[in-house]
Amino acid sequence: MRVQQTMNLNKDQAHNIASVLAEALPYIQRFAGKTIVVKYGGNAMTEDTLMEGFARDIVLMKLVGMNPVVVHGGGPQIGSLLARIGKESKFVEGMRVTDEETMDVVEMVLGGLVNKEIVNLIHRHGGNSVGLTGKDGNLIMAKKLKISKNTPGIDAPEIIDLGHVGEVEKINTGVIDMLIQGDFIPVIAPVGVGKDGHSYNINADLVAGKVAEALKAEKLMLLTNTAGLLNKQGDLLTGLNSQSVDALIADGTIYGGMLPKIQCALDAVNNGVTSAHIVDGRVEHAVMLEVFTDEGVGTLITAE
Ligand SMILES: Nc1ncnc2c1ncn2[C@@H]1O[C@H](COP(=O)(O)OP(=O)(O)O)[C@@H](O)[C@H]1O
Ligand SMILES: CC(=O)N[C@@H](CCC(=O)OP(=O)(O)O)C(=O)O
Repeated sequence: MRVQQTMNLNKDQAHNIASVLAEALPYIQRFAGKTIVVKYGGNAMTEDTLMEGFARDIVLMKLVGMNPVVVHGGGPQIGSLLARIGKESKFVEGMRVTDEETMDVVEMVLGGLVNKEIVNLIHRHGGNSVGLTGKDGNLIMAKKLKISKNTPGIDAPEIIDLGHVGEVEKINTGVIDMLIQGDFIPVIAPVGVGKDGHSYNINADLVAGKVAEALKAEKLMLLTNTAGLLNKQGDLLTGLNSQSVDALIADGTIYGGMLPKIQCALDAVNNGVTSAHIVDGRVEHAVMLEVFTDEGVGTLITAE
């Protein structure tokens, strides 16, 4: 026998906690058994508390019956290792120019350090996770990315050679399906493999979008380091589709790393994913707030 401690909450606090929990119920019911692809950007991995919160949110989603699939980035982490070996990072419209030496660093940092750190965190919070790069099970088949002046948002005179930068040719979902069936949370590093076995560095947003399409996911969530898509005055925009995005690219509101992000979100919703969300990864428990609450956070993108 033990004495029950009384809860040290006043009536209002108790009511607030109860209503937040009750608000989650319809979302748990709606998304049960559904796949939710979460892209975890390197800029949202900067603080330990944020990373812990992220891992807890993913574990909670799995526990209540959703199928979270994590695709991660690691741009800043690649940049700091490159700096340590005296190599400068160079980007063209949000894509890292990747020579052979840089490709080795990309593969080591993404597939080794960052991937295993996320897998480990999920385990520490009670989940079961397996980390993969696109080479495992030929998960991400890739080919060399060619960008030219005809690419939306690119103001280049000729075709630009980004080296070992790839684009997704095909996602082989077999290995992901197997992991989901085995109740594991897949954690995917955006390194693709060509038909000839060569490695390709692929922007993590683009991989997340293609993974979401291939899995016919319910939601694609892109965690980053801004409140969402902002206009030139810094206001948060939401409820976007192809037309509104085209105008924002043309007038320079969307540039740099936001270009691949918004492009892949649009592709995903135009190819069967119900909704895409650009979410502020600097907010603690951003994933949980987006999935389980009425307000959500960030920018919502849907098909027209
Ligand atoms: N319209 C916009 N709204 C918000 N951020 C934008 C916009 N256009 C460009 N950006 C830039 O895109 C960045 C996010 O992309 P990126 O740095 O690649 O993030 P991540 O590493 O999370 O993928 C923002 O930090 C901001 O500098
Ligand atoms: C081609 C290309 O740019 N690849 C990215 C892959 C990592 C990534 O996308 O990381 P974030 O999501 O943290 O930006 C890079 O080398 O930085």
